[in-house]
Amino acid sequence: MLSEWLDWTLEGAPTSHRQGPLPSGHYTLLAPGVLELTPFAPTENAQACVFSAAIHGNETAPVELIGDLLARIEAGVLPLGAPILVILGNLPALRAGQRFMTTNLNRLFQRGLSAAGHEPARARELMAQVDAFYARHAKQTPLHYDLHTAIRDSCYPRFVVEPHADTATEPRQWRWLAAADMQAVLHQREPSDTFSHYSKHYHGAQAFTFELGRVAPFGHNDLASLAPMLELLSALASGQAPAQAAPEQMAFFRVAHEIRRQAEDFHLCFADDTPNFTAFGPGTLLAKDGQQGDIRVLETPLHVVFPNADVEIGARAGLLVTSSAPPHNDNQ
Ligand SMILES: O=C(O)CCC(=O)N[C@@H](CCC(=O)O)C(=O)O
Ligand SMILES: [Zn+2]
Repeated sequence: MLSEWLDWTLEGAPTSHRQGPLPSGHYTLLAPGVLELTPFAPTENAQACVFSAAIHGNETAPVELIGDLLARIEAGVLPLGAPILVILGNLPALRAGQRFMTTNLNRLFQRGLSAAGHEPARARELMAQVDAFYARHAKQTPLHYDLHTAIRDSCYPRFVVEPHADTATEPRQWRWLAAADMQAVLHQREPSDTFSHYSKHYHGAQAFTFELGRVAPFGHNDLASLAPMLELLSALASGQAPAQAAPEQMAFFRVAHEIRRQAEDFHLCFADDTPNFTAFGPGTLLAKDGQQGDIRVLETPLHVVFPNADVEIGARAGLLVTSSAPPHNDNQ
């Protein structure tokens, strides 16, 4: 049944099975693309876990990864020990195999959002689902892993974005991420309206945006490289302590500047296939914008992440980031 849920969701088929049993709990279909898994009994270490994918519809590897996780739980190979909210974000875009239909869903997660249209309506629905899930499981620590893949290659193919919010990231998260074979961490210094920021800002969740390789169609993803990530999701789903590794094996970066597109006449001045985290030296011309003029690297070298000239006017067209020290290691 759970393994079919992904196919039904992709096909848009109505389902009469709104609730059903699992070997170690039960599932509830809360809305299209929103599934809750409830264990018979949460373990002592269980966290209230939100695992989201397809916030961008062409990012299929995370959907396949979640499919593997659900299959393990359904087969009884993995005992469920924590409440899990599984979300497939942008269903029409997932069916169409494109990033979004009208506007980027991952820029809309703000309370009081009043815009009309498919993506704003879905953002409101997903925020309400997350609010209700964390309220139902207030005894458990909130956690949200929002799973993506990147548009281009990367010097670090698997990395996380740590959203900016008052809640501090628990030191153990770095050890879990290192064991899950994440290769880099990018620390945001400004609030954003992404889904992971929403859970961190409004719910104090331990939250990250994961970039798990490069965008590819279903069946063309390198899931072998995501096996350690599947182990992390599995440990959290079973309410057990995840594997740990030294955070120092990851590269740490922080955002220094954002490139914003401010004019129709905007283009990036480096090759389209430039990988994420490529470094550019002082003085390098990065972009030309009809309003802002030339955008150059100033005095210190910067690495470019998520460059994308094809964004709406006013939107982020890239991040300029600098290397930073790993967080202090302690044993929390
Ligand atoms: O590869 C790209 O240019 C975009 C990949 C992607 O969708 N990234 C997320 C990051 C969200 C964040 O900054 O936390 C996004 O742009 O929404
Ligand atoms: Zn994405």
